[in-house]
Amino acid sequence: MISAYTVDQLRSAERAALVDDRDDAVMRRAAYAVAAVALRMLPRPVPGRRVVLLVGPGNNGGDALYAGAVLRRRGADVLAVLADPERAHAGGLAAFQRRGGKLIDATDAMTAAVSALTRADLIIDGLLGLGARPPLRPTMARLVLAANAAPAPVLAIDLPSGIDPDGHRAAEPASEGNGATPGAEPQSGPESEPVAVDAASTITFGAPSTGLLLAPQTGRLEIADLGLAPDQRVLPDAIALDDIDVAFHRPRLGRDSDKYSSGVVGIVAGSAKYPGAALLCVGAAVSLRPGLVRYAGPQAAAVVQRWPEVVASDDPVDAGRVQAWVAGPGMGTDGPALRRLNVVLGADVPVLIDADGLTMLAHNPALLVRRERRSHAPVVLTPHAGEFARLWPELDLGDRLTACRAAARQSDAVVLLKGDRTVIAAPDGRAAVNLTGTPWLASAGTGDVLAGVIGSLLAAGNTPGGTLDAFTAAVVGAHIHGRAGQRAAAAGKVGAPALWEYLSAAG
Ligand SMILES: NC(=O)C1=CN([C@@H]2O[C@H](COP(=O)(O)OP(=O)(O)OC[C@H]3O[C@@H](n4cnc5c(N)ncnc54)[C@H](OP(=O)(O)O)[C@@H]3O)[C@@H](O)[C@H]2O)[C@@H](O)CC1
Ligand SMILES: [K+]
Repeated sequence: MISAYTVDQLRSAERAALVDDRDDAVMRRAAYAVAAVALRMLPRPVPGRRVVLLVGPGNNGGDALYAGAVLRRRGADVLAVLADPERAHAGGLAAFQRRGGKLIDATDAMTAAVSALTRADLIIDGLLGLGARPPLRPTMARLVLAANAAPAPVLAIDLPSGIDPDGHRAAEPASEGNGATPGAEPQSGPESEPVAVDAASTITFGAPSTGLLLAPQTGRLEIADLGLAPDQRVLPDAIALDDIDVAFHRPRLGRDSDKYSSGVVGIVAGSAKYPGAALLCVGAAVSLRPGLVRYAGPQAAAVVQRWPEVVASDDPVDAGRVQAWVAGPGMGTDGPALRRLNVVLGADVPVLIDADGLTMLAHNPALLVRRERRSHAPVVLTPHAGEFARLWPELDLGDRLTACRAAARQSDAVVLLKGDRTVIAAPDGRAAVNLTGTPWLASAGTGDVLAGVIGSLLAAGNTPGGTLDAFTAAVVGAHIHGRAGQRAAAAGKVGAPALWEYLSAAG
């Protein structure tokens, strides 16, 4: 599990570790870790390869310069582009120059800096670290645009420069840019460039800041343990799971399990208008191999034809016992749909509401209030940004994690806000970021699949031996769904049904 912290939390842990940091010892260790990743990223042979360091005014620039000195020793041709020469880290600069590193002052040689970036084999971003307060000022913004436009991969130190370390504001995705030409004067004014380095990899020290998990610009995340992470008494601001955590949490069928010890999930999805949503959601639930899937809705015949093992009925009232309900995908918002939603919300088991179910909740906020009176079992809400805005119009989606946390608290539900980096928050303040997102999952029907996946996990968590709480089920489900999407993308598959085959193995 990756634990991410606020800048304040990281700074206080670092202060404790740095009391005795003479001769930049910690910074040199950080720089070795940076150089090790850089050496992995550089084409072979290393001697003569062109590395460009982007060097800012703080210790992040110091890390870059010391790393540059190590790379010089391995024979790389290293050029440091200084964004703020007067304030470049003195110790790092001396070490770099002793090894024969070359310097460019970006404030008066921008054209040379841009042309060096264009020819680089690897770019190392040491402009800003934990001290960053975006948006970037013009010189840095111009360098970042040039680095993003260059063919070489970028290795970001501590974080991609331009992102908000605490994750409260998003930088422009590189693909959208802002139409600016690399190296040209940014057009929207000196203090307003919401651009960020688009890193192939980011190496951070001890533990990442929350913004690093939230920013799609982070790329592959590497964590070098320099003894700087907050100790275990400090509650992380957010967490992210990796494949090993997910394998650990994933429910397994016991040898003598009956259906109720593996989890029975009920699905209310699909309608005459959207029959596919029923199949997508049920197919996903089945792929996770719960004890049993029950379907309750107007597509019962089609569902059973495709999955004879599913027990289907027309209405949740007649469905039989379940250990978790999913309601919403493609179910419509008419009278019968509202009645089915009401039945599900009345059940004393965990309930996941998605899609049309969320639309009905937005129109009838009293439904959730009534649920609280009827059951203490958890509710999971899985909106995309549009649905989120309809449910909580007062919350600012520019700060996704804070908004998601507030929504979870207000609604006393686990809220999963879909996106490139899906965020999940629990009413008790726990929060997570999913790192397995892929643009492949932006296609139609993938949300129906996610609902089925999490529904199965909720049911498994509500078995006598179940250990998954609703928050963890949502986090694990998002991870499994993302991995399946990545595998479907890698295999060149098209369409949400392709996810089924990868779900049983993913993550
Ligand atoms: N501490 C440790 O344990 C270790 C720390 N390590 C490293 O140190 C890094 C933290 O270093 P740091 O504190 O010097 O901050 P950092 O981000 O390099 O520079 C801040 C400067 O940037 C400037 N600036 C801010 N926003 C800006 C903007 N939008 N546009 C332009 N400029 C902007 C701001 O300038 P000002 O606003 O003051 O003019 C300020 O002076 C950390 O991330 C890690 O890499 C490692 O060595 C391992 C050990
Ligand atoms: K950086």
